[in-house]
Amino acid sequence: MTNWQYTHMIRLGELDAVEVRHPAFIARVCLQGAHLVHFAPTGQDNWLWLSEQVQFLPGRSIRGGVPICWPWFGVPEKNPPAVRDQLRTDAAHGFARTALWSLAGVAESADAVSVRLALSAADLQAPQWSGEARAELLLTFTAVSCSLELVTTNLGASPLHITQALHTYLPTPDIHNTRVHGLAGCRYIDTLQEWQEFEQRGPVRFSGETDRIYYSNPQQPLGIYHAETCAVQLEASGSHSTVVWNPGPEKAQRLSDFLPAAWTRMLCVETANALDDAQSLEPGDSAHLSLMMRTAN
Ligand SMILES: O=P(O)(O)OC[C@H]1O[C@H](O)[C@H](O)[C@@H](O)[C@@H]1O
Repeated sequence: MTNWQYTHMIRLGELDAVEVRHPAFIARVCLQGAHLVHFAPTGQDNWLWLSEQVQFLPGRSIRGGVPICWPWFGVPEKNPPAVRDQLRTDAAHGFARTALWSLAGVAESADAVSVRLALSAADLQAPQWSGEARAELLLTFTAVSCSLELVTTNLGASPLHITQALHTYLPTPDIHNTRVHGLAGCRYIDTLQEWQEFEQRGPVRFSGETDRIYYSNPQQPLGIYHAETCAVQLEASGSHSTVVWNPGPEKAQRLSDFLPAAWTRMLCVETANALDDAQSLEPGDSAHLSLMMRTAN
């Protein structure tokens, strides 16, 4: 199984992780949470933001990278009734991000490496959730891109209802000069304004705490701009909702594993199925949620 040229296991703090050291790129994924914490083409910085205060501890969500929010996104009480009815907890963002996933496969070529991680049905006997499902995450790395595909299969005998997100943390030199392009004209729910609905005009800008769920169009890639330069493009599929989040200065003080000033250096743009975009799966059916990240040039 370990006869790979570029891929090997490492320890990050107290967690096991898969490291891919390819001549053209490097990537690191923790088995806990199937959590991608580092991706960079050779010579580049990490495309993902990782907190200066990150801790790699069993049972603790990692602050940064791409947490997998599954099989529900956000707080249960704000989920659609069909999702909420499956939950016996107040905890946000599901249990997949702190569960131990297993390494299900690695495929290497001269140009790309793919890593497949699985959360088995046995691991999913979670007392707080009544669903029966399998989750698989396929990560694919190349010299110019990084993609994640989360596949959920309903293993139960009745319909399964999920919300979910690839909760991507991105770095920025200065949040005040950061823009998210590609959401103009989209409706969004502003969770900081009593969950009322608004329509986005122009690019998304940040001046403090921001926590919104956009009804986005997967045909329209999102561009993360630092001043006039597009740093990275995000292409979604299987998703009609995007969460845009920055904690701002006050919430930053209360967040775990987060320096108070770090809110100026990061943002989250989360490829999601949230609110009305919840997914319902008949027995045996699968849902695919994907994110492709590339640099703009
Ligand atoms: O602190 P966490 O549980 O990781 O959540 C971090 C953030 O995740 C999402 O983006 C939510 O929209 C925010 O309301 C939440 O604060």
